[in-house]
Amino acid sequence: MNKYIIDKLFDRVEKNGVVCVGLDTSLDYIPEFLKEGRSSEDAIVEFNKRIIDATLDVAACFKVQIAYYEALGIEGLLAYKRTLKYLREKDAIIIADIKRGDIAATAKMYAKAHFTGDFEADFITLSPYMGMDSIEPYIPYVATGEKGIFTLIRTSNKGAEDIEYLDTTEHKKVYHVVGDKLMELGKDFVSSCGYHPLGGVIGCTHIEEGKELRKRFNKMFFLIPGYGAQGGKAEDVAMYLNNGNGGVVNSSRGILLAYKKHNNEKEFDKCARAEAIKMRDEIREAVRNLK
Ligand SMILES: O=C(O)c1cc(=O)[nH]c(=O)n1[C@@H]1O[C@H](COP(=O)(O)O)[C@@H](O)[C@H]1O
Repeated sequence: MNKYIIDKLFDRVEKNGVVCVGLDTSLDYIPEFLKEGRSSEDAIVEFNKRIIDATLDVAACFKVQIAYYEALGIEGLLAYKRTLKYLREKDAIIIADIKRGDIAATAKMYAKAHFTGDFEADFITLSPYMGMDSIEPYIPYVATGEKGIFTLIRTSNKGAEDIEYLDTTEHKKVYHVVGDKLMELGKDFVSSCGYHPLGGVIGCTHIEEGKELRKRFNKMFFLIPGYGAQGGKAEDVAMYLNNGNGGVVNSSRGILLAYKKHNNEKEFDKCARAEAIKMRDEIREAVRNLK
């Protein structure tokens, strides 16, 4: 059986738990003392490095949301590049949250931009709404075994209902159609761990469908956002997992801003670690209670 990057993520979840630390690093999340005497680029990199060091052994992976970096122009993109480089040096698994969704030659360029070079990541997020030919240009990278994707299926936001929830003529919702097509595309890449590297983004904020989705997309690895700041709880998340694996659960603001709850900006990194451990353990407990 082939080995794909998804095995590495699966093993990391077995070892460290399901937490995906979201590096959605906004300048105003960074404590003042860290910004003093540093450029914005250096302050972001320093903040991220300290969060990474504090959570590396309790996180399955890190999701870097490119919008926060792009918003600062070249300086932000340099911070993005340096953050990815640091993660790579630490052998951390990187999900670049870029949500691209163009076709053909353009998609090939996005694939090159985010699977090689300065912005190289292990996984990227994709939007499927231009159709499967907006996903296919990434497949040659997936086939090497080294790269994977997470495609938006049923997202965590309220507006998910506007399009993803529409019924199709087959009496399936749009997100079922997207998920089924990805399962079809993924069947050639099922890896030793039982999942394929064509993952799906499934928010944990519409819990009534948790069990059904887990069963229907049984070989799909989930990226599960919506925990914490958006209201998702451990007992909700547990339903989207298979015995505590088969997915990673993202929390960005919940972890990065944990220090605000404790009024302890000097130890923002320790607070982030404590929050990640609490999240990991609460999800483990919820998985046990589900059995
Ligand atoms: O693709 C995503 O990661 C994503 C999909 C989704 O359905 N909902 C969602 O919140 N996200 C991302 O997950 C992160 C959530 O951040 P927090 O709400 O601060 O934990 C952000 O980077 C969002 O862009």
